[in-house]
Amino acid sequence: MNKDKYFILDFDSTFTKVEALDELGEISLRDEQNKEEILQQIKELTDSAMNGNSSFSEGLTKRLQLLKANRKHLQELIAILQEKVSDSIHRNKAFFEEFADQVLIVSSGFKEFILPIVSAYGIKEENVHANTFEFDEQGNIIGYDPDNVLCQDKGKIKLLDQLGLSGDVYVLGDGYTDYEIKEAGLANKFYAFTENVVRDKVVEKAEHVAPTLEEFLYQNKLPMAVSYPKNRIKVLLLEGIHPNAVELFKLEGYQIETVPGALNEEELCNQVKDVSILGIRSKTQVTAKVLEHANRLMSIGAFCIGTNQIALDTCLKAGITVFNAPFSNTRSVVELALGEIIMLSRRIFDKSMKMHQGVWDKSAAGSIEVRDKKLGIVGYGNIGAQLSVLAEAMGMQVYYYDVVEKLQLGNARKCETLQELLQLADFVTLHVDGSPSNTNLFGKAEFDAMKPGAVFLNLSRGHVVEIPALVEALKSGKLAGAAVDVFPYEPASNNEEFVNELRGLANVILTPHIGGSTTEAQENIARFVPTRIMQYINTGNTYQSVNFPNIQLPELNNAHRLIHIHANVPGVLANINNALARNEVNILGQYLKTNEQIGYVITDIDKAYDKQVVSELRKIPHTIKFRILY
Ligand SMILES: NC(=O)c1ccc[n+]([C@@H]2O[C@H](COP(=O)([O-])OP(=O)(O)OC[C@H]3O[C@@H](n4cnc5c(N)ncnc54)[C@H](O)[C@@H]3O)[C@@H](O)[C@H]2O)c1
Ligand SMILES: O=C(O)CC[C@@H](O)C(=O)O
Repeated sequence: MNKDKYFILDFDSTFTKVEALDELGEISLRDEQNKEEILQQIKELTDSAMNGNSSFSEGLTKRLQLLKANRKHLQELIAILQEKVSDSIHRNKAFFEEFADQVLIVSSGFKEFILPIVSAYGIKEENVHANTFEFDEQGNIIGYDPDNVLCQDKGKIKLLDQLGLSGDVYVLGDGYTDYEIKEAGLANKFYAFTENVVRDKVVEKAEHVAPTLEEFLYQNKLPMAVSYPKNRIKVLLLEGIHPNAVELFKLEGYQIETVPGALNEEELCNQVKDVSILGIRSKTQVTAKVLEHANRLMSIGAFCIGTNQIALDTCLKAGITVFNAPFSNTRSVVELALGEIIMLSRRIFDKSMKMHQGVWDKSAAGSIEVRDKKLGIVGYGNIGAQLSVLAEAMGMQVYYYDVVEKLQLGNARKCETLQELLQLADFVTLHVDGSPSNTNLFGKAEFDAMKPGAVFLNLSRGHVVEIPALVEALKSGKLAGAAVDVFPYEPASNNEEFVNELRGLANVILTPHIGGSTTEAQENIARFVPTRIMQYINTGNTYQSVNFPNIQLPELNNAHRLIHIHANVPGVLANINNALARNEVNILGQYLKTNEQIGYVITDIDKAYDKQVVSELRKIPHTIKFRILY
């Protein structure tokens, strides 16, 4: 490391999350009646000075007068500040210790509270430049040392001038006075630090913005506590994903962009560039072409159950993990299906429409109870099986058909063939997955095989049913009614018209793919999917991934984790281990899982190793992706 580099940090709202004088006011004005008013005045004075809108020295004098603080308040203030050190500063204590000779605190705050905080991070007393209080005999703070340049306007510039540092100077701070050091030609670079507060005027002027200390360290190739700055991870969330998901990603420190509707292929090709995490629901098609443009994509979150809209195989070959929410909205779909079964058997929608038009049609014609009727469930998975239990509770006889062997719940009876189910069911409801092999699973032959007057429901996927055949079965009177929630083509957003031959048919309930659209389901999904993705990013865990070999990894403990994704061809694991052996790297744990296409190897190693091994591991033939976590 070049000894002639100096790192100048501001204290208030940079080293700590807060402005210390605001905190001091909370303590010293505790018993004042108009405390809130005075604190507001202090805050306004601070903001005005930090934004470069008023004289710093005048503001400081006024703030101290308003504070009415005493020496005895300082201990309490220090205890508060110790808890409020900025998160990224706290994480990177080792940096301050290692570069103790080159880190300077330059602040217009006061040494009395700054020193105890920063010295705990190894920062040297002689490198702390700040004001000092003046006290009266009772210990009241009555002012500050007027000879200290830091209490004056342009004080930081004057101090830097006095210090005459010979070498490169980097300034990190949130305030205008920090920027002014660079403006005055006394620093090589100024980084606007925005982890705690974003001052637009400062950010506009800054050539560099550091949302965390790690961003500053990363840009300057300095050692840091994490393997990659989280603020560099871009998340693109489409289709109105629930705001709780946005919050979770924000808390993690990621950059987030949200789009209310779906994007078409071309739009997504443009938007996916530099995105690390893509969040979608059922409408966005993540095609092979989109993935070609996804230069940094690590993970896709399907904020729903279905993943048929994603080119899963291409994702796998590109080392992109895909996660979904397999259970979070299942209950909502089941409740909607149950409600529709009853509504259809009483022709409620037709009757309600007529009532809205002023027609009173009191009649029992075409209305039946569901009790004792036969419900045929096609696809006895998470949704089908739950529906089975609730439908039985309503007194229905449940039959199901599935392509794989499934546990029969309650008194449900298994059908050996789809034909068998179609011939006996009064209600047929589809809950199969949306794999391409299920395209047109239901067409003319299947509707012909159903009982006359039966009712049909599809809440699975649109392409599973041939709509013209369904229309024909309804128009001919073969079917008494239908409920359809999913369509071969669905509008990309709420602004597009829904065009479909099912429109206008009697006793047909049409819903805009809302089977899983309840508050509960969307909140569950918004927690489930981000949690899986963040675990993958932070630990390499692929548990519950849709396409990757599933590995549940232990927490990373005092080790570095090498994550290697490669094409599943012979010899890659041997090459990895040979590289580690050649470089005398001590392996603490190794986990491997493969599927037909890829191998996923995680190796935990001792923290001390020659970085040469990293470039060797990256170069191993058939490597798809490689990263290190710590
Ligand atoms: N309408 C909505 O808003 C909404 C919400 C959630 C899920 N879904 C869709 O509902 C469907 C079911 O979801 P799930 O969570 O129960 O899925 P799941 O994977 O748990 O169950 C699907 C079941 O269908 C079976 N299956 C597949 N093909 C079949 C076939 N040809 N014949 C018979 N059985 C077959 C599978 O073996 C499996 O048991 C999916 O298509 C999903 O995308 C829709
Ligand atoms: O919310 C969605 O867009 C899709 C809901 C549903 O079809 C699913 O697959 O979970």
